[in-house]
Amino acid sequence: MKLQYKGEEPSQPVAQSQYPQPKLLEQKHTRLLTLTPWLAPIVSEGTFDPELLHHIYQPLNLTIGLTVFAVGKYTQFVQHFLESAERFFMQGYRVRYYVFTDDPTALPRVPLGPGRLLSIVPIKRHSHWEEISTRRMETISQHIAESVHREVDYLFCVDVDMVFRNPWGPETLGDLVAAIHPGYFTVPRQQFPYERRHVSTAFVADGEGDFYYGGAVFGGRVARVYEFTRGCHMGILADKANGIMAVWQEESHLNRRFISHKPSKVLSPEYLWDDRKPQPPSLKLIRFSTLDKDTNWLRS
Ligand SMILES: CC(=O)N[C@H]1[C@@H](OP(=O)(O)OP(=O)(O)OC[C@H]2O[C@@H](n3ccc(=O)[nH]c3=O)[C@H](O)[C@@H]2O)O[C@H](CO)[C@H](O)[C@@H]1O
Ligand SMILES: [Mn+2]
Repeated sequence: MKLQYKGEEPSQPVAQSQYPQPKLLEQKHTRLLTLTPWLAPIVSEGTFDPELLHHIYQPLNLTIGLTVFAVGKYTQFVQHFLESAERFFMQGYRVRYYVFTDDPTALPRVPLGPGRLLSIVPIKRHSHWEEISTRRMETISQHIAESVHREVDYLFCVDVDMVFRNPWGPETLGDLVAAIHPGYFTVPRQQFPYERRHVSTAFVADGEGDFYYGGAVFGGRVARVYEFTRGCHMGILADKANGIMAVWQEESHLNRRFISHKPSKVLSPEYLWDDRKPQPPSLKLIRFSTLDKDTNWLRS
């Protein structure tokens, strides 16, 4: 497979046009929208048949990659993360974990099931948490180009301060996959925390935007994830050259890019929840959730 970064030329014309915001919650406030206006499925419990999907995907012999970063104190999350992934993430499929860390000796040994592998990738430590988090786009794209594109078919990139609580299966596989942020799915897009300063390459105008996506979960076919992370990294570099850091760092760039490069599949907040929030009636189950953590201590 040849990996190519095609730059920004084929940018979709939708980026500038005006159209109504898609609302995840339908009229009755308990049912979720199942299709975006660009015809991408929105995945939530009840929209798919897990057994049927298993029969379709199992024979394809796919390998699914999962990247996480564990730098500094965040190595403490790896054990719980991996144990929960072993229970719930792509059960019955070949899985390859990539743990990027500045301290391989601090990582726990978690027993892995058959067909599941773990690669530890040593990386340099940056001093500020914004930098650690933002550098992920660059590191992921480089590592895909170096080796990951030969090792997996699909790749998901997620935060490490999270746990799987329910099955995450082949219903999530797609060319380019985004997850709706748990904090903003009932909010008008004018209130999305997009980067609003024109000087940033992550700038989003008031009338733009579909869903506010979380930076903690994205994925897709490995070649598409390469293009995506490269594109985000280019935006981040341009901002850096102008001395600006987007308001929500790489999440701002991710959101900017998903407006012009629409995801082919959208995951409901079941796939990106936050334990500090009560589970709303519109979500039948939580599959992957942020732990309540002491952010000040972690980032110090
Ligand atoms: C609700 C909220 O406020 N979300 C923002 C916050 O998410 P989070 O508060 O979830 O960010 P975070 O502290 O989990 O950092 C993101 C990820 O970077 C890695 N990491 C980070 C710091 C560190 O010292 N070591 C390390 O390994 C780790 O994999 C972690 O899961 O910050 C992100 C940083 O871009 C995004 O802006 C999110 O929108
Ligand atoms: Mn996080």
